[in-house]
Amino acid sequence: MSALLRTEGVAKAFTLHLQGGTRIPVLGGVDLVVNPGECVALWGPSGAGKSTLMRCLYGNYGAGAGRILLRHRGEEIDLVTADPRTVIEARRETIGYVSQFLRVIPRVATRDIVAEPMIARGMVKAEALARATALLTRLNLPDRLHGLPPATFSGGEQQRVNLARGFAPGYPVLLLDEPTASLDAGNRAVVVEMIREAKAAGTAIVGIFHDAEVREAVADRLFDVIPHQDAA
Ligand SMILES: Nc1ncnc2c1ncn2[C@@H]1O[C@H](COP(=O)(O)OP(=O)(O)OP(=O)(O)O)[C@@H](O)[C@H]1O
Repeated sequence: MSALLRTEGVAKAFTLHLQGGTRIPVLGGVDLVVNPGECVALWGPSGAGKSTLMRCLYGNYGAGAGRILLRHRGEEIDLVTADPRTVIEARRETIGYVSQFLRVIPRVATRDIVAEPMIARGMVKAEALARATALLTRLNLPDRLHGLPPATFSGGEQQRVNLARGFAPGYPVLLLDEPTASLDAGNRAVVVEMIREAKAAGTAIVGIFHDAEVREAVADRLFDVIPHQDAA
């Protein structure tokens, strides 16, 4: 089976320029492999570097060393060295990221926020809006909110908008950063179901799940994120 996402020797350190250039090594020697249909849960104590690794996997943080290999358009690209245009294209077509908090786009209605990545991938607008509405409804977001911008929504409502936007396009690779952190039990169960369906459809998933019940329900294995002193 060929991996959809894998890393080789990924390392990451932060340099605090405002603190006299203090260097904080976080990750070192990270070798992660994620196959189609598999959900890997990042594991490790608070501060180990789980969120940092997620951000490296999406290309938000540049890795200091190593390779992040994503299967995109039938071949592996290295997100560490890929040019920005290729990274943008990979994010449009291949890899999705559901962060904990919605980055609110002012004045744009919720259903348009959810439909936007599907339209960017070529789906006709009416179909994308219909799918957006169906997903928001499945996630129990009341109809009356679908036409409003989510700036004033509660934390749990915003998280569900984020989840709908991330799951809607059906990316082959999905990164989930605490996808149920702000949700009640009913909505957690919906998200567990959505993750299972995505896996059954062949999606490779990497997640941070602090909720043990959710983690046990969806993760095929744990990947230890170990704080590393030799991080680049
Ligand atoms: N932008 C940054 N600049 C400097 N240091 C950072 C930055 N982001 C994270 N760190 C440091 O990197 C380390 C790892 O943080 P990270 O958020 O990745 O941990 P985590 O395993 O996700 O923790 P938690 O489970 O508490 O969310 C921490 O010591 C943190 O202070």
